[in-house]
Amino acid sequence: MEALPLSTAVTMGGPVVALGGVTLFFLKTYINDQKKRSTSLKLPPEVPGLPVIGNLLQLKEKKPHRTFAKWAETYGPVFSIRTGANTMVVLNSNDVAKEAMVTRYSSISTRKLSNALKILTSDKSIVAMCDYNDYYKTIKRHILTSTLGSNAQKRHHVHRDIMINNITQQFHTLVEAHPSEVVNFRNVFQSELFGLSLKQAIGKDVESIYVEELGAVLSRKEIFDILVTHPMEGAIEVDWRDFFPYLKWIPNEGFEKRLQQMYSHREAVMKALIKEHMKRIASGEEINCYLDYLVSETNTLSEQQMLMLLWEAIIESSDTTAVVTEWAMYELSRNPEKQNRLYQDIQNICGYDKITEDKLCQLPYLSAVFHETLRKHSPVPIVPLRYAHEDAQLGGYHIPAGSEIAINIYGCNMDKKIWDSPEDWNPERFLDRKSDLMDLHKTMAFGGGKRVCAGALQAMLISCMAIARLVQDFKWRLNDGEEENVDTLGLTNTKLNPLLAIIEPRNC
Ligand code: HEM
Repeated sequence: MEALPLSTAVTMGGPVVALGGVTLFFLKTYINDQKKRSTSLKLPPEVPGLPVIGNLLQLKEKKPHRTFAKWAETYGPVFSIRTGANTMVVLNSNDVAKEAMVTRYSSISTRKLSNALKILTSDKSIVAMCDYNDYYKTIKRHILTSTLGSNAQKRHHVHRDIMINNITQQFHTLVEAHPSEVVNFRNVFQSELFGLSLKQAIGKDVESIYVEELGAVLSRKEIFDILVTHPMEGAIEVDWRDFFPYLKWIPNEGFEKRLQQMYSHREAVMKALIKEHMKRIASGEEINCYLDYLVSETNTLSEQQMLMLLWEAIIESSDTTAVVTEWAMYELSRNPEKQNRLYQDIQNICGYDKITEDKLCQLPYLSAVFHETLRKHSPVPIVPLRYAHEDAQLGGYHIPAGSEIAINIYGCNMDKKIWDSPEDWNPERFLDRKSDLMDLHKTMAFGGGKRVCAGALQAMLISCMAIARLVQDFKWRLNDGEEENVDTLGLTNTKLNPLLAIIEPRNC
């Protein structure tokens, strides 16, 4: 094509440039108007605190989600607090949480990690703690394709079947050996869930492993502690420098030593596991698992990134699903009529056959038990903190750039405006709702928007299958004194004391 003569270009360019100029002028005026309107909005109400430390003393108890929900009754669903030098905006209702997770996500997609989480996540190198960027998009695709997406979950169903059979088998063995003695639910369930996490992540369960850096053979329990228990404890370690960033030059040796030790032990164990399985891969033995997928599908990840992604799959699979299932079994053991209703439903659909995953969608009461437990015992009570990297609006308030944002899922799930008697555990409340029975997002438990939980399907399949099989095989009741054991600990609302129950095999 011949080039346009300069004169023609100028004649044509004149109006275009003029039009562009006018458009730009209106755009600029519009943006300025929007900015003015947003800054003319009020700031969220502040919870009164003390000079310098702000509200820190009021948050001494390690369950801020409960304190926040209480404050919401006085200050409304959006309020701000001061944690030392930082301003934190706390969101406590479904509407405003959805606004933050969906509509305004682009202004608040950046994570604000505590010093402990920065160390444990190798500075945001796992999916759940990453900022929204190209690295995030790549690794999210990897975990969904290989492990957590619906096709991957279909491929992994054999691990779930084995896990559920092992669990029921172990309870049968326990009860046969010691009839009417209490069983510890967590001991059995957590160990089997860890086995499943390892199979999905690296291909096989492990009994023990030699860890060169530690110069020792570690038992399965020691591996579990290093990969799961200790990092979960470390994640809620408080470093006072989080609240006073201008003092970050002062060392906090005790904190740094504890976290560095957790980091290096985890790294040593993960390296040992990966090394063993790289030998397997080199020998030609392939297994459908995350490690084999990462080795064959990616050549852009560093060794350290791969290690972190595999560890992420292990820790996230091993914890929250156990938390929700243990609470569900606690509630069913405490409520014999509801347990009986669930048992009758399962009998009606399955007869004397053992439940299988394809029957789940025919069991609305089971789904209601799962969602009501997620609501009342929200395993992730507060979404890992984000911050507004630009001025934003939430709930009709102006949120200045730099504010930390805490989405209080527990507060949303206990909001009296939405849930009648939210303190009651009442699965029936989910039977009235005209929604898809298998809809995983009836509560805020799994978050929402682009960062919605990637493991929700896996959590639902494992938890619902375990609950159903355990109720199909046994009648559950709480051990004496167990009813009052409702205290929680840790990052994920774990029951403080493991569930102790008395189980009686049903005639089937
Ligand atoms: C009952 C069980 C579970 C609950 C209540 C839960 C809850 C959540 C919540 C609230 C988030 C959103 C965080 C945010 O918005 O920043 C999340 C994210 C995530 N969860 Fe879960 N989770 C559960 C089970 C699992 C399981 C079994 C896995 C398996 C590995 C998993 C993997 C993830 C990942 C990878 C993300 C990050 C998603 C992203 O940022 O795109 N979760 N989870």
